[in-house]
Amino acid sequence: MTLHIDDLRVRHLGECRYDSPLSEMLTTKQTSPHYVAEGDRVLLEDTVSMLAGHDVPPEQVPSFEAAGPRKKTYFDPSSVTAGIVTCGGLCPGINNVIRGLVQELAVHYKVKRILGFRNGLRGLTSEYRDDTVELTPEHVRDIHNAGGTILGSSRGNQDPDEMVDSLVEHGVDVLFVIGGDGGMRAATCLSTAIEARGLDIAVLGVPKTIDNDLPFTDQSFGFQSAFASAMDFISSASVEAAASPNGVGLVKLMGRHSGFIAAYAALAANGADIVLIPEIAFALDGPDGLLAYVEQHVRKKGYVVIVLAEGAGQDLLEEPGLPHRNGQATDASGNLRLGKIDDLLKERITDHLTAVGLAPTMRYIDPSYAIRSVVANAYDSVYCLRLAHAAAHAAMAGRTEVAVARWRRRFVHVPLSLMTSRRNQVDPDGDLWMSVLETTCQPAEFGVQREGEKVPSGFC
Ligand SMILES: Nc1ncnc2c1ncn2[C@@H]1O[C@H](COP(=O)(O)OP(=O)(O)O)[C@@H](O)[C@H]1O
Ligand SMILES: O=P(O)(O)OC[C@H]1O[C@](O)(COP(=O)(O)O)[C@@H](O)[C@@H]1O
Ligand SMILES: [Mg+2]
Repeated sequence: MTLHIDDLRVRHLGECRYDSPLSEMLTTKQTSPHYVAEGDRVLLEDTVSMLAGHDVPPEQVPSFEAAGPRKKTYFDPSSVTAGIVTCGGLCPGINNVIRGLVQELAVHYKVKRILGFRNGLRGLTSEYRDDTVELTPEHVRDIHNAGGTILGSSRGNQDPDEMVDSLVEHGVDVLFVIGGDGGMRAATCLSTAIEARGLDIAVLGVPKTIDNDLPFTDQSFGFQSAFASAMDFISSASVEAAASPNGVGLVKLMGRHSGFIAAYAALAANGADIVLIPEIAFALDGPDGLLAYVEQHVRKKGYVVIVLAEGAGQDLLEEPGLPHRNGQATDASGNLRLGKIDDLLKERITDHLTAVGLAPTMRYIDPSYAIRSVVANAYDSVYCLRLAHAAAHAAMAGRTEVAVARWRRRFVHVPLSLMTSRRNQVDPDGDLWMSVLETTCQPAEFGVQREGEKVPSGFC
């Protein structure tokens, strides 16, 4: 999809007329390698050849509005009521974002009131809208020391108009939605309903997901803490497998449609022999299939370590009658429920190795929620705080229907329409997957040929 600069334009509620309390800090600021001045823009693409592909003047090359404080604000801060809601699956750092928002809004902008809606978007429905919590700097002082979200979260669909009624009832001027792809879609629906009613409410997204599947952000917050935690489970599986006769260490990690956690955790642990992700299909049988490769590994090395993203190999479960199949059921938010690829692999690997006289010792680990409930690490803590600052500035400047993100190390405003326009996935032709192949030495694919290509039989 080719993007035009207009696709990257951000909606403004109106002219900024109030002096920002941060304006003094900005008087001498200019764009430098370490700062993007107000009005300057951050390029979408970053190679010479990609830039050369645009036959337009520099100001028309696709670029994002830079995030950061403005000299003037749209809202009069002293009259602002802000709302915060956290939705979807947990992710390390959510509390850090809440804390950063509250501190920035209360301490610098001195906003009138900050309300937390509880238990996700459900907290904005008529039934629960009065169950809010008043957020103050004192209240959030220590919340970054805990994982999860102090506001609670949920999945499930809500009526946008009913949610807008809640915002109106509480007099909310700016709403911060900390959520994943679902949350960003919900924020878009809310913003559309707000606009349809001619209301003056800004909706800001702070993209949250351990899957790192949201586009136009270098990495989502909490992802690094989550894969660091996953790394420890891979190391445990390696130790167990290496110490067992014909050991098979199998670690299943979260990652519905994107294999970033599996790829990064495997690179970090640097002990995996095979990484399986949703983006790359694999065959089990045949001379180039996964089972033959596992056998080869166990014969040569005595054990094998496999990192499996939960969304990998879903096509293998499509055969009717397979017990591991989960049908096409969805969760309350409409996310597809995945089939149990881990069960299929355990069974087929055990059967295969047993049949060739290498009866395995299966060491299976499913860390599941353990990797996403951890406290944010130091890097994510800084990242969350800076995203929160950027979101607060964007809101006060009257930006709406927009998410804050870090793009090529600069903080930018990304229209929600773009945030929900595609899914970020591991590119089989990109350098991340190349690093995985270099590290594991696994073949580029297991028995599944791309059109016109010969599948290489192994890397090392
Ligand atoms: N397509 C959609 N349109 C409107 N709201 C949505 C949509 N998908 C999800 N939501 C809402 O967003 C919330 C969070 O979505 P979910 O998929 O559970 O988590 P995440 O935001 O982490 O992806 C849910 O409460 C759901 O109601
Ligand atoms: O919390 P649930 O409903 O069990 O969902 C688990 C899923 O949530 C995730 O952690 C991602 O969730 P989000 O889309 O909410 O960020 C996936 O990795 C995992 O498949
Ligand atoms: Mg999601």
